[in-house]
Amino acid sequence: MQETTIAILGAGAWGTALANLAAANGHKVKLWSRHGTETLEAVLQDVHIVLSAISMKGVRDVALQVQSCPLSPETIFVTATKGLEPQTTATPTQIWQAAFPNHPVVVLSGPNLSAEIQKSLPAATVVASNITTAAEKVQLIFSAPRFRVYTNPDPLGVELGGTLKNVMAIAAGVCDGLQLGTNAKAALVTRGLTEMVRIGNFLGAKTETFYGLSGLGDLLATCNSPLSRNYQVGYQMAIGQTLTNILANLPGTAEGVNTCQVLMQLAKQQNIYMPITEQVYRLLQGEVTPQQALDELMLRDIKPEFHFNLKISDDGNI
Ligand SMILES: NC(=O)C1=CN([C@@H]2O[C@H](COP(=O)(O)OP(=O)(O)OC[C@H]3O[C@@H](n4cnc5c(N)ncnc54)[C@H](OP(=O)(O)O)[C@@H]3O)[C@@H](O)[C@H]2O)C=CC1
Ligand SMILES: O=C(CO)COP(=O)(O)O
Repeated sequence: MQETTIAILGAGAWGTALANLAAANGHKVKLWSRHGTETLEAVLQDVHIVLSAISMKGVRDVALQVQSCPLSPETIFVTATKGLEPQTTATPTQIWQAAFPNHPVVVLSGPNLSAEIQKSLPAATVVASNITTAAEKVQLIFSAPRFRVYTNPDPLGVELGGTLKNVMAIAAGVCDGLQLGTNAKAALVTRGLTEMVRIGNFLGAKTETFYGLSGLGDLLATCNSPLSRNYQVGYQMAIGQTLTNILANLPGTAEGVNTCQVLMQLAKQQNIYMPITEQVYRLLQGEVTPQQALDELMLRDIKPEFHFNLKISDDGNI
């Protein structure tokens, strides 16, 4: 295909892996870091694609900086961040789209542990946008013999799958750290998916999207891999480390820590039942021990597996 010039914002683990994938496909890649020597304006000159792999805490700030740089009206934005903004609960796509209302925005999300992709191990991902042609363009740019890229028409669902599973990955790390066994892990991941669908539906995402690569796929990857930073947070808390200590030594960002706070705020405001998220939140806040969080989950009222009520009733049950 024709060479495309791509600016990748954020030279962390994921930005670097994506830069390598695009460069290996013969595209011109300009990787920007706030600590680098090149200005953002210079990096953005004559680019066709702007891909953000900035961690959530920096997205709005970087989007504002990009706004002051000249860009072609054809430029496509791609976001690979998995998080929610605390003040607004906005997703990264919502931030980029509000900053650039006339440009297509594409979400890239899937079971993509960057260390495996850097080793060229096979992986698949999803690109999703309201503008199908933009998603297809990004699909072509990143598709490779060891990186299979699917399109999807539900960008919100794709984005939320990657974001919500980070909280479940913390819980899965706790499960493994406490050596609770395979049955417990299967129950946790399955009920975690139910919880992701519940909040995702409330926010406007489609149920079926959560059963795809960006939902179930990413849930399986991060809940089962010590490479996941979110999993590591849970695992290390379960073996007695403090959160402060874990985060100080973690290589890179564990978005689930902040995402969990945003979700709890939303769950309380909107009365949405999120028992696993609530226990992860209480654990991260130091309100319960890992063992107490487990007991709280196991000792809840018994109930049918499936129900269609999203809200907590007056007596606290659903
Ligand atoms: N690593 C992975 O396997 C995957 C990660 N992701 C997601 O991608 C995002 C980035 O993850 P990852 O690369 O691993 O994280 P890292 O911590 O390795 O990198 C984060 C990047 O964001 C940059 N950044 C943070 N705040 C700002 C700011 N205010 N202004 C400018 N740059 C900023 C950092 O710059 P600096 O170095 O200068 O601080 C760094 O380049 C996360 O949302 C993560 O969930 C998605 C899929 C896979
Ligand atoms: O999102 C990821 C893999 O898809 C990376 O997971 P962590 O952020 O937990 O390392």
